[in-house]
Amino acid sequence: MALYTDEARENGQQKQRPVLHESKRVDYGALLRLGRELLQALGEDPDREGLRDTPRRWADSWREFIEYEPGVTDTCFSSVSTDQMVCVSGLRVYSMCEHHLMPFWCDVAIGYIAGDQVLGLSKFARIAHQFAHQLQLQERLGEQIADEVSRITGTPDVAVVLKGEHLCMVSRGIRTPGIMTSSVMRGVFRAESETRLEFLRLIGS
Ligand SMILES: Nc1nc2c(ncn2[C@@H]2O[C@H](COP(=O)(O)OP(=O)(O)OP(=O)(O)O)[C@@H](O)[C@H]2O)c(=O)[nH]1
Ligand SMILES: [Zn+2]
Repeated sequence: MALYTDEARENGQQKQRPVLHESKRVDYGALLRLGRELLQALGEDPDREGLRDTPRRWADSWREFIEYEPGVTDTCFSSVSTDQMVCVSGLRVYSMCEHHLMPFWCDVAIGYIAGDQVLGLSKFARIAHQFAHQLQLQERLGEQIADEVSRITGTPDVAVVLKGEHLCMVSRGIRTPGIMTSSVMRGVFRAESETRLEFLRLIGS
């Protein structure tokens, strides 16, 4: 994925939309068949009124989830002043637990120390959605967001905190509501407790 900077824009370069990777495509025909089989396995008649379109809706919702396109995630601008801590918080994303294939939501907070390039504000949410739209673990989601922000901005100083609620714990199994908090602290956020505390204060954690 090419870095799109304001310098590139001045030079008249076009934004390149990331191409959907082959592994992100679902087998839609197989999903339709499975949707029908799932209804049968549940003891239902897939041809009864009310269920007739359900395999199609189910296949559509998996396709929408897996084939999510984040759009351009790497627009950067020359920074007016370096060394600022930038935090973006309250980004609500929906993902799917890879153990139970049940949804979980996360409120994501991202911080980084800006170098000579700052990342466009909306790109943090695009990056968070990009990695949420796959079968996931909350801890891996945080690591992947941190990796991507670090790669695009070129800074090792990145922090990501996620607060999530997992339906697999709330609606089945132990059936207990609870919030899981996970955090990734890299660079100065790991090395300096003052910087870490400033970040946690700024995101209201
Ligand atoms: N650490 C972590 N655990 C998760 C996440 N999503 C689901 N889990 C847990 O994955 C575990 C799977 O445990 P198993 O014992 O294999 O499955 P199970 O019998 O369905 O377990 P219960 O959910 O306890 O009924 C459960 O404890 C889930 O709560 C996640 O994002 N991170
Ligand atoms: Zn689960």
